[in-house]
Amino acid sequence: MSVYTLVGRDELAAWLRPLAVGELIEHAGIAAGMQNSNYFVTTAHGRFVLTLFESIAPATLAFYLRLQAHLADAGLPCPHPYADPQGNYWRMLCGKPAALLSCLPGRAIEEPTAVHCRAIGAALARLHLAAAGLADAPANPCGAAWRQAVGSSLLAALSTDEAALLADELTFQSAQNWKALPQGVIHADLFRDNVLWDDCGQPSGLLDFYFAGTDAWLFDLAVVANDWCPDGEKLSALCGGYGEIRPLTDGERVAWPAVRRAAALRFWLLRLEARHRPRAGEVVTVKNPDDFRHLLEKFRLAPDALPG
Ligand SMILES: Nc1ncnc2c1ncn2[C@@H]1O[C@H](COP(=O)(O)OP(=O)(O)OP(=O)(O)O)[C@@H](O)[C@H]1O
Ligand SMILES: N[C@@H](CCO)C(=O)O
Repeated sequence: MSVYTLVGRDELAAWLRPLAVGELIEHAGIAAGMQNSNYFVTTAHGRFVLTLFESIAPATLAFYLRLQAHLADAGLPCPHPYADPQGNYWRMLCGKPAALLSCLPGRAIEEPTAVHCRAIGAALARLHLAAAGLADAPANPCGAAWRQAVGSSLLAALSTDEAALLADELTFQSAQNWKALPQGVIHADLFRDNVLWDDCGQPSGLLDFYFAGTDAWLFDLAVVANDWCPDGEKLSALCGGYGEIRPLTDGERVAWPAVRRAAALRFWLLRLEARHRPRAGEVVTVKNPDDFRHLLEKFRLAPDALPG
């Protein structure tokens, strides 16, 4: 669980008033997440999610909220932010930018089947196509430049073996060129814990857009593959579901092994950063970086082909 900022009842009640969502009944910190402080908020009108953004620049935040509104309006199961009478999706609360979003139904699934993987592949491709028309999308904040900068800065904190692996991977990745790959807005963090499912086996919530930005669509597919697909059957289902909505190109097939490595590297680095440079908070979740180091080592030894 991560709650970095504690929100008092009176200040929340005052903050909610311009949104006209009814009187506050209760609010409780959410037992998941790493990046932001999240609360379930119950009012006389229903249940909502309050997010306090711990380290996102206001311009970027405005994009993230606009993106979710755009995708929800396009029919994707994304949270919709609530606007105040001036049309603002976020305002300051307890010294942090904060937004109220619709609370989506369903629950996360830790052990997805191939059927779930096919459905999430299709949802990811729909997300890519629906977000393609959005103006002024920023670059992926954790793209190639971020991986090089954060990777280099962590080298001194690692064991000799880990530092050698990281240095070699950074060199390999710096020689890759993704310019010819189809690009657009990507979610960049569509892990199993960021998807809710309904009782019919369909995604009912695509959550946590706070790493989104423009990058190769294939990178997003690799992020999902690395978290959702421990075996070939699930990977085939994921890529099949994706490809039915947006067929993959020959160039993407060639690039896949290196892009999959980049996706493993990205989350190895994120978790190493959380371990070596922890942020102060009321309750903070730190996930194990070794999962992604092992995945990266596996892909370096045995590059896998894109199924289909
Ligand atoms: N709109 C929503 N509807 C229902 N549940 C939600 C919603 N938003 C967040 N949640 C719940 O809160 C949890 C944490 O939210 P989220 O993943 O956005 O937090 P975060 O700190 O940004 O997380 P992460 O570490 O994945 O970046 C989710 O896993 C989900 O259980
Ligand atoms: N999905 C990421 C957390 C990013 O919020 C991880 O599992 O490391």
